Amino acid sequence: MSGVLFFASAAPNGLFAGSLEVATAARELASALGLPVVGAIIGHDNEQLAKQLSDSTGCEVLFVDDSRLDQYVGDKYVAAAHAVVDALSPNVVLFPQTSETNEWVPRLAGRLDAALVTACCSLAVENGDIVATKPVSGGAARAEYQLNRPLCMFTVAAGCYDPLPTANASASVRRVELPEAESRVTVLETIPDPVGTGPQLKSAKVVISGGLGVGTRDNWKMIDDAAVALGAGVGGSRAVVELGWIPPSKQVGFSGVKIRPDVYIAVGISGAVHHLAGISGAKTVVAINNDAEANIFRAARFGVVGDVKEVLPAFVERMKELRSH
Ligand SMILES: Cc1cc2nc3c(=O)[nH]c(=O)nc-3n(C[C@H](O)[C@H](O)[C@H](O)COP(=O)(O)OP(=O)(O)OC[C@H]3O[C@@H](n4cnc5c(N)ncnc54)[C@H](O)[C@@H]3O)c2cc1C
Repeated sequence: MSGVLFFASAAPNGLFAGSLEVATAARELASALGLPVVGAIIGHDNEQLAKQLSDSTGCEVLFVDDSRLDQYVGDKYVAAAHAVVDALSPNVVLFPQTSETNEWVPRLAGRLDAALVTACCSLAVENGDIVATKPVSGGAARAEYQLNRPLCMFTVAAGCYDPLPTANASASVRRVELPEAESRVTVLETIPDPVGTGPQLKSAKVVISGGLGVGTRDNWKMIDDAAVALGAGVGGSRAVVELGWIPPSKQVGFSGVKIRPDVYIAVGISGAVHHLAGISGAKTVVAINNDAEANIFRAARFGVVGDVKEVLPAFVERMKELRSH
């Protein structure tokens, strides 16, 4: 095959949301290049997921299903993806950008002598060449890359493409065997993400995020309580992640998660360019900050200048009242 291959990822309850965003990027690229598009997924007990991916995208899907892939280990994912690429011989391969693909995709690219651009926010075709765009210099500038190898790979940052609309046109799924995969890594223990009860940050329609302006770790309860009252996902700035108030998986921004909720409520967040890079796709931004000059107000449609401790509880009460009518 000469074509575009995209890899999907699994999440605890099905497909990782970014999988269908990458499918959109792959479909657009394949159509601009006049090439076919095929999907792939790696894991264990994932034949149903492969079928789901095929039903959603209408693409043929290759899957590697092996008990040795039950727990994530980079070496084994490299071996599995290598087997899929060998089975197809694509000229372009796309992956969702996740903490796992950040680890194993560069190793796969090295092994296959492929050119790779990570964390792309758009892929276009100009005069027959693929041009990948990504933020650089902490999000202050955008760089364009044109690759010069027969095999080109890209990881696609979350939130940059809309998920591919469901095709309802199932194609075939095909199993690829995992070859012998030596690994120097043994998983001793898996520690689940400690903050995981509310809506997931990436898929929540409403997200409330706190920054240093929340004041103390104890005050963070205000954010959690507001999230429960509003049915919102919880996020935060890098500053509060560094203080250990929330886990790194909840960091919103350039080096954290990029999200596209309907409503993003930024509480005590200054609106640094690195933070705003994570919410450029949010439909409506609401900001609470005691500094009227804070940069977050430039990105906000609604803003309240005031102390978090006074404004947030009143805001939540009012939201509850409005919702009860
Ligand atoms: C390469 C790089 C990558 C980065 N990636 C990220 C990223 O992914 N995500 C991210 O968030 N940051 C990132 N940063 C850090 C970023 O530049 C900022 O330092 C960070 O976002 C600031 O966090 P903050 O808004 O919580 O804190 P601050 O900038 O300190 O802002 C706190 C805000 O709270 C307000 N405030 C204070 N007290 C109150 C009160 N009582 N009531 C109401 N408001 C109050 C203040 O007016 C201020 O605006 C990155 C930096 C670099 C260099």
